[in-house]
Amino acid sequence: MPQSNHYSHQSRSHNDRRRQQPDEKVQATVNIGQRFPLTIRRLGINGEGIGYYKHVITFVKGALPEEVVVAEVTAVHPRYLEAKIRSIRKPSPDRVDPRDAYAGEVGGFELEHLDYPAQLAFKQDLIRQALEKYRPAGYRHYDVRPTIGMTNPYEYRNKAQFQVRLIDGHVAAGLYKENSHDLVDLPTCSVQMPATMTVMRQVVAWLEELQVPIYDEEHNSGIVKTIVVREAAATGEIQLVFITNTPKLPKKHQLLMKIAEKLPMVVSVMQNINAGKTSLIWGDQTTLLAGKPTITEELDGLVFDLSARAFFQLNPQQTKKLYRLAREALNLAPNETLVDAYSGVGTIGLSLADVAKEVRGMDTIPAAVADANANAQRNQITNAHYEVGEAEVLLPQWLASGFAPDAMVVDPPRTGLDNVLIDAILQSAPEKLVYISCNPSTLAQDLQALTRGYQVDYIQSIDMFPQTARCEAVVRFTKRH
Ligand SMILES: C[S@@+](CC[C@H](N)C(=O)[O-])C[C@H]1O[C@@H](n2cnc3c(N)ncnc32)[C@H](O)[C@@H]1O
Repeated sequence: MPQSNHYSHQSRSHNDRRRQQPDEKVQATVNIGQRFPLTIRRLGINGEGIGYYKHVITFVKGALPEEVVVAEVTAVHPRYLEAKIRSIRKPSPDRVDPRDAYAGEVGGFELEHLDYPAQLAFKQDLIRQALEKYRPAGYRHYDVRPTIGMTNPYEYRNKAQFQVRLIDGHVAAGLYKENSHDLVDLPTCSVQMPATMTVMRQVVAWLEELQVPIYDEEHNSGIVKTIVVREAAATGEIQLVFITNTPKLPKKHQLLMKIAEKLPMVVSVMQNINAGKTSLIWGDQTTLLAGKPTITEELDGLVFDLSARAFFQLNPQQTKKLYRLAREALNLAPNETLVDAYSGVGTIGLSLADVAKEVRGMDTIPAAVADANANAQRNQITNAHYEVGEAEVLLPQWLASGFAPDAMVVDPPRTGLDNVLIDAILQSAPEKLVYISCNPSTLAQDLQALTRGYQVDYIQSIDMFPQTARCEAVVRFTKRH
C-alpha cells in the first residue's frame, strides 16, 4: 500500500522547505518513549489520529477523532512527532473491533477500527481539508458530494499478492509489517474476495505438505517467493501465479495435480521467475504451467483477457460505479472525440467508445498500451486507439497535428498532473473535462491551475478501498466562456 508523507496536504515545495528547517525546540524537549495524554482532533491523510502536544502536530496510529489517548512517542521529527496508543482514556463512539487481528500491523487496513459510515465521511472530509489548504478561488462553493460506499465494504479485492516465507518451520503467506520485511501470516483477510483466500491457503498448505523449498531472503536460498491469486469477478475464473527464485519449481507435478483435482475454479497456473535478492516482486519471464494464460473478466458488457502482469482495477464492484460516474460526467455526444489520458489498459476509454466518435489514449507503460489496443480488438471497438508516451508530451503533439478533442478524462497517479499537461489542456480547452483523482492533495493543487479555464461543477468521492485511508474522486468541470 503506497504511503504518502504526513504533510501531503501542503504544497510540495512548502513540504520540502519544512523538512530542511529542523525545529530544535521539539527535538530538545521530547524523547522517544515519552508518554502524555492527547486529544485527537482529526484524521490525517494516511488515517492516523492527529493531536497537538505543546502545539506540535502529533500523528498517532490507530487513534480516532474526539478520543483521548495516552500517546507514546515513537519518532521525533524536526516538525512533528509520531506516536502509538498506550491506552485509550475516552474511546470514539465510531470505534469498532477490526475483523482482522493483524489490522494495525500491516498496511492496507488503516481504518478498519472505524465504523464504515465514519470512514466514508472521513474520505469526503479529506477532500474538503485538501481544498481548504490550497484555497483555490471559490473553493468554498465546491459541491463535494458524500462518498459513494459499498453495501458490504469487505470481500472486494480481486487479487491477493502475498509473500511466502518459513516462520517457525511453517509456510506463512501474507504481507510485511510496515517499513520492514517481517512477514505477517494472513490465514484470513476480510477485504479479499473469499475464493482468492481459499486458493491461497490451500496452496500454502500443499507447499508445506510437499515440503517445497520456500525462499529465504537472508541467505537468498529456497524457491517460492510470492503467490499471486487473481479472480475475475464476472466469470469466477482464477489465475494462480508462483513467483520463484529459480526456473525449477520442485513438486510441480504433484502441485498441479492437486490444483486440478481440488480447485476447479483455477483455470490458469503460471510461473514467474524473479531470481535473487531484489525489491521487485515480478521478474521478466512468465511461463504457463497449466490451463490457459489468461482469465476472462467482464465489465459493463466489455470483455478483458487478463494476463498475469496486466493491470486491472482491484475492486470490480466499485470500478463499475466509477466508470459510470465518468460516463455521466462526460455525457458524450456521438460526434465527440475523447482523450483518455493515463489510460492504463484502456478500460475507461473503451467503456466510453460506444458513445464517442473517437477515443485516443496514452500511457507510459508499453505493456499496458498493448493490452489497451488488444482489449479494443477483443471487443470489436474500432474507434479507440492507444499510444505509448507521457501525456504531457503526446497531448501537445496531437494538438500540434490538428487534433482538437471535445472531451478529456484524466486519471493520473498520486503525483497528479504535470504542469505542461495542464497548460496543454487549458490551451486546447476541450469543452468537457473530467478528472479522476486518487490523491486529494495533488487534486487540490491541480484544481487551482485548472480553474483558470474551467469551473468545478462537483467533486464526487467514491470508496474504491474500504478499510484503507485511500480516497478516490471524480471531478466534473465546465469550460469558462
Ligand atoms: C491511476 S492509473 C490509471 C489507470 C486507468 N485509467 C484505469 O482506470 O485503470 C495511472 C496510470 O498513469 C500512467 N502514467 C504515469 N505517468 C504517466 C504520464 N506522465 N503520462 C501518461 N501516463 C502515465 C501509469 O502507468 C498508470 O497506468
